[in-house]
Amino acid sequence: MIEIDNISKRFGDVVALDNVSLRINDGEIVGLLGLNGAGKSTLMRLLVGLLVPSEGRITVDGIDVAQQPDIVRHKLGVLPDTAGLYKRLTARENIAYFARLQGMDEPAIASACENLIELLGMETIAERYADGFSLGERMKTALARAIVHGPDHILLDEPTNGLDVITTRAVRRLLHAQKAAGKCVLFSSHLMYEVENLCDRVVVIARGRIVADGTVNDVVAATGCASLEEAFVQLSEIKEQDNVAHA
Ligand SMILES: Nc1ncnc2c1ncn2[C@@H]1O[C@H](COP(=O)(O)OP(=O)(O)OP(=O)(O)O)[C@@H](O)[C@H]1O
Repeated sequence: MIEIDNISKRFGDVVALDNVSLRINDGEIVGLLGLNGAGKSTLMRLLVGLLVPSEGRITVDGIDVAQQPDIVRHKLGVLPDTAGLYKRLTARENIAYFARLQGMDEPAIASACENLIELLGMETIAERYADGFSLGERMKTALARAIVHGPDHILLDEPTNGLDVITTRAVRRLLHAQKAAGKCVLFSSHLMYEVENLCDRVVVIARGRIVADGTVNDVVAATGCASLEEAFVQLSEIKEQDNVAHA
């Protein structure tokens, strides 16, 4: 379980997150929606201990991220928003390299690489150098790399961004398998249909605050809108107006 308790993060005068609390249960897929600059990536970076909160506490399976970041990092599979690959390594070597960093032995690495290459349909790029990979090829390799060590929970910043329909479906299958295995899955997205297709719960963040948290149906019904997209726009706009009103 991932628990975020009263987290705030400020960068100088910029309040990126303002008293955010959120719990992600095991076996649950949660989608994080927010306009550009809403605070999604900041929350992801805090979860993996890359940033230190100004206030509040985050725990993963009861372990405090600020106190034991290395243990928490090992528990998490993370697809960051900017996922750089080693261009002089093949896709398979990129995945295996990360597995080695996670302390896996060679037979386990070979088998995990093979499984992920098949699952994500990477057979044609597995032995190619990453230099020159298309966006989708990079994303697939980065995703495989993120979960090669069989992490307890998965955090993904816009995982289907730039992927074609076949690969998107493969990613969905992969995330459902993680959920079925009892893991927390948190992903951020700008794609409403992706959130509707995948998530048990949607969390809308606007100007660093959570403005909605529930099933897609609950969030849409609470706003009286006809679709998640309309609900999302309304929730984000209300928050914008609030900020102007209080300015
Ligand atoms: N290192 C930093 N220094 C200063 N401001 C920052 C820093 N990181 C984030 N911010 C600010 O915090 C706010 C939230 O940014 P964040 O990257 O979390 O948004 P986001 O929801 O991920 O946006 P996007 O959808 O555009 O990726 C923005 O106003 C951003 O400019």
